Amino acid sequence: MKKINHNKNYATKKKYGQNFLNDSSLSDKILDVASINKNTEVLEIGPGLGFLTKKLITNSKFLTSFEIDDDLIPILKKKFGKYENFDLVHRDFLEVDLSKFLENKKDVKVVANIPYYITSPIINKLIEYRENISEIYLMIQKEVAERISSKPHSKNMSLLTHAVQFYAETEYLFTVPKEKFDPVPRVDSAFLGIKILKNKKYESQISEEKYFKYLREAFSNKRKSISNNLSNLGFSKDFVKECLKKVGKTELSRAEEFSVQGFIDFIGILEG
Ligand SMILES: C[S@@+](CC[C@H](N)C(=O)[O-])C[C@H]1O[C@@H](n2cnc3c(N)ncnc32)[C@H](O)[C@@H]1O
Repeated sequence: MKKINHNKNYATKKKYGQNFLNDSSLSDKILDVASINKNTEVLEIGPGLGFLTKKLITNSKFLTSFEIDDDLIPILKKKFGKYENFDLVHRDFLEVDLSKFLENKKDVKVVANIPYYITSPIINKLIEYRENISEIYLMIQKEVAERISSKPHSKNMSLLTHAVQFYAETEYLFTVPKEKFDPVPRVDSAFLGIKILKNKKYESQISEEKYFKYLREAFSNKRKSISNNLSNLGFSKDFVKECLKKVGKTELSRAEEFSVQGFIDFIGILEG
């Protein structure tokens, strides 16, 4: 246990990524951009001291919150135990079998200020449940939000960008300065929206396995061109250069120039 959060007289734990929001105007803004209403079923990861929890309970149909920290459970139970549309799950979110909570549910939304040390595993896990979850709204580290929501040609385009944009539309919603957290972290944050694509827009065109096999190689060395990187898959550089021209790229094109659709088209040309 490290620093004391003087407002709440609670000793925050760094190991659980505990930086609690302290500006109450933010909770309204978050509920507003996530369009939460009385018909919405919501999941929250890491309620902490309940900064978002009360508003989520009173404005949604049902809230399920997952909290790992033993010390927070009695506090949360005391504050919110009386609400019938609230389920507090005392578990490590990454270990939980989510299907139990999402069975027969559609269009569930996730709204959370998550522990940043497990941002990618949390997003990957939520995307796995895309049949049941339609929208994901997360407070995360600003640079990671920029990366996930970046557009082709940006230096921020990465494997992670594709790992999310293959399944979802992403939107950088707003920046949150580090002073809005207690204790104050080293980095600024941002609120990110992830909307699962309808009708499996890209998954219907190509298998995940094939897409990510090519993508991993394309990004294997960011300083090298695609024609260099794809030689690992047995393609000659000249052949890859020809294919690049066919999709309107140049010989020196790099992986970060591609959108998801552009990369699917490129794989189609490569495979003939
Ligand atoms: C950044 S704090 C956010 C707290 C609160 N939502 C807020 O905005 O003030 C992250 C929360 O996630 C919890 N947490 C950390 N790792 C977790 C895990 N693996 N599963 C569930 N909760 C976790 C922490 O204990 C903490 O309450």
